[in-house]
Amino acid sequence: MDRVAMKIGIAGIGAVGSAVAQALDRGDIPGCKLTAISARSAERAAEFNVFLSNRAPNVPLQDMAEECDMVLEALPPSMFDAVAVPTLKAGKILVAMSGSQLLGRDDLIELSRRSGGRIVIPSGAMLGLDAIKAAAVGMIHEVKIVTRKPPSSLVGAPYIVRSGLKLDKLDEALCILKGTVREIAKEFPANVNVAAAVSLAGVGPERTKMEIWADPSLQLNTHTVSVRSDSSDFSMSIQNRPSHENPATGRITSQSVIAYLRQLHAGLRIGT
Ligand SMILES: NC(=O)C1=CN([C@@H]2O[C@H](COP(=O)(O)OP(=O)(O)OC[C@H]3O[C@@H](n4cnc5c(N)ncnc54)[C@H](O)[C@@H]3O)[C@@H](O)[C@H]2O)C=CC1
Ligand SMILES: O=C([O-])CC(=O)C(=O)O
Repeated sequence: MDRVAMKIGIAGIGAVGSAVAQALDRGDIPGCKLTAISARSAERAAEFNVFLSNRAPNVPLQDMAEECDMVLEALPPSMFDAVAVPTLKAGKILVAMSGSQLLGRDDLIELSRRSGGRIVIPSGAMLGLDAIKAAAVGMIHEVKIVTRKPPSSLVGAPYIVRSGLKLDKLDEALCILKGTVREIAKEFPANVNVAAAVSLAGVGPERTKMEIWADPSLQLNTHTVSVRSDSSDFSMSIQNRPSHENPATGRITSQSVIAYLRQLHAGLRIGT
């Protein structure tokens, strides 16, 4: 039986948004269609539309929910609320890439509960969220994430700017900050999306330990997570190849969103 295609809006046409929009436009995601984009300017939208076979209208962030069933937030973290709040108020589905912006935001979870909307955080650049969620059904004793990045991926983070650390002068790996995900999120908002997802899947941002390292010997953003629980102990590591558009964002991030969207209408669903 033919289903009515789910209308998808893409807020932010950067590394993640452009790859997902192009996959939708190519028809690579059955059951979903690209209905709107929101770019930072009309010029950027026009430039991007040249690469699409069906032109996508450029809609202001606050109006996306009117046009769409689901909105992918793929914006700089500071713009998160501009699309998250109207989408959830309208009772639509928000797919949030800037997961760091959901820490401490019970108000948004409450808003989606009241409106019938939903917030989805895809796996993005992280692995193993399924195992962490399963472990959390029992008793998790400890979760720790160690993020190591080439110094260039950390430049511009609030902590680096304030402390005046000269990352380009590093000749060996340096642990920049150690604490909980909650503490580190404020200082590295664009580098803790994966840690935010790990914490929300498991024991929360106050109980999830984190270290963030700048390592000049690395080319790839690396995250290592270890979990001890009453059902299983596990550790896992991922090394993300940078995307062309934004070296701070791993290529796998947009692929994870495409995989999530493909699952929506699939007859077989793998993983929790
Ligand atoms: N959850 C995860 O695993 C991961 C999450 N991220 C996060 O996902 C988000 C998107 O990442 P990228 O695509 O790499 O970022 P990006 O910087 O490549 O793209 C963001 C886009 O939003 C546009 N933009 C800025 N202001 C806008 C406005 N007012 N209206 C419409 N568009 C606007 C920018 O021009 C840019 O094209 C970031 O917050 C990033 O930290 C990144 C990697 C992994
Ligand atoms: O590894 C990546 O691609 C991105 C990352 O650290 C994050 O957003 O938390």
